[in-house]
Amino acid sequence: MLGKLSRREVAVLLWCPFVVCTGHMLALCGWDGCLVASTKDSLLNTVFVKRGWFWTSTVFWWVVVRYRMEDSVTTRTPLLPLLRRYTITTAAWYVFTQQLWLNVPPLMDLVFVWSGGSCLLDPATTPGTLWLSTSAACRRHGGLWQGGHDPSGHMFLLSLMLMFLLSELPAGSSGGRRRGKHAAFASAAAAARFILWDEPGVLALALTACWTWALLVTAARFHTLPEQTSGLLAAVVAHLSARALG
Ligand SMILES: CCCCCCCC/C=C\CCCCCCCC(=O)SCCNC(=O)CCNC(=O)[C@H](O)C(C)(C)COP(=O)(O)O
Ligand SMILES: Nc1ncnc2c1ncn2[C@@H]1O[C@H](COP(=O)(O)O)[C@@H](OP(=O)(O)O)[C@H]1O
Repeated sequence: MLGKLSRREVAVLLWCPFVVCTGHMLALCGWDGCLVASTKDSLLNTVFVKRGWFWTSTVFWWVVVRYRMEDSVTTRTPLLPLLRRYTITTAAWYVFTQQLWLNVPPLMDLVFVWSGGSCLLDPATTPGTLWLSTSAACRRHGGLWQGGHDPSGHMFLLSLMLMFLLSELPAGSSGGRRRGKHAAFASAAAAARFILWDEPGVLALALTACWTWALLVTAARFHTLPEQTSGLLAAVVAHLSARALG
C-alpha cells in the first residue's frame, strides 16, 4: 500500500507539475521562442516521444539487469513487486493511449467523444460519411479532431514515464565503484562501453532529461491547460495505482 509518502515520492509527484508550470511561465513571458525547434516532426518527437514507452522500458530494464549483475544480493530491489509495478504502469499506458480492440478506442479518445468531440473530414478528399472514433484514425484520414475535451496523450505519457523512472531507478547503487574503473575515456569506444555496459544509469538520466524537455515543450506549446491537466492527472492516478497495487 502507499502508506505515508516518502520525501523522494513527494519530489517525484511534484516534478511534472513544476515542469508544466515552468513551460507556461515561458509561454506567458514570450520566451517559448527558444523552444521553437521542437515541432511535431522533430526527431525528439517522432523517434523518441512517439516511441516513448519502448525507450523507457528498454533503458530501464537494461539498467536493472546490469545493476543486478554487479550488486550484492542484499542491496537488490525486490524483483517481483518491481515487475508488478511495471506491468500495471504498462497496462495503464496502453488503456489510456492505445486502441484496445478493433472497435474500442483508447480512454483519451473515449473522453473526447463523450465530451462531444468528433472527427471533421474534408468532403473533397473523403466523400460519403465516415465515423472515426480514434484520433489516430482521424489523423490518418487527414481529418480534424475537434469539438470535445481531448486529454493530452503527450502530457500523460511523458508524466507517466518521468514518474516511473524517477521513482524506480536504483538511486546510487554501486555506480561509484564502477565509475572508478573508467575515469578517463581513452577513445569513443571506451566511452560507449562505459555508458552502455558499465554505467547505463547515464542513459536513464539522459532519457529523464529528454522527457523533461519534451514535457516543457508540450506544456508551453500544445493543447489547452485543462487538456494538459487531465492528461497529467490521469498519469498521477496511474502512477499511484501502480505504487499501491504493486
Ligand atoms: C532480472 C531480469 C528481469 C527482467 C529483465 C528483462 C530485460 C529485458 C530487457 C529489455 C526489455 C525491453 C522491453 C521493451 C518492451 C517495450 C514494449 C513497448 O512498449 S513497445 C510499444 C512502444 N510504443 C510506444 O512507446 C508508443 C508511445 N506513443 C503513444 O503512446 C502515443 O503515440 C502518444 C500518447 C505519445 C500520443 O498519441 P497521439 O495519438 O497524440 O499521437
Ligand atoms: N513535446 C512535443 N514535441 C513535439 N510535438 C508535440 C509535443 N507534445 C505534443 N506534440 C504534438 O501535439 C499534438 C497533440 O499531442 P497529444 O494529443 O498527444 O498531446 C500531436 O500532434 P500530432 O497529433 O499531429 O502528432 C503531438 O505530436
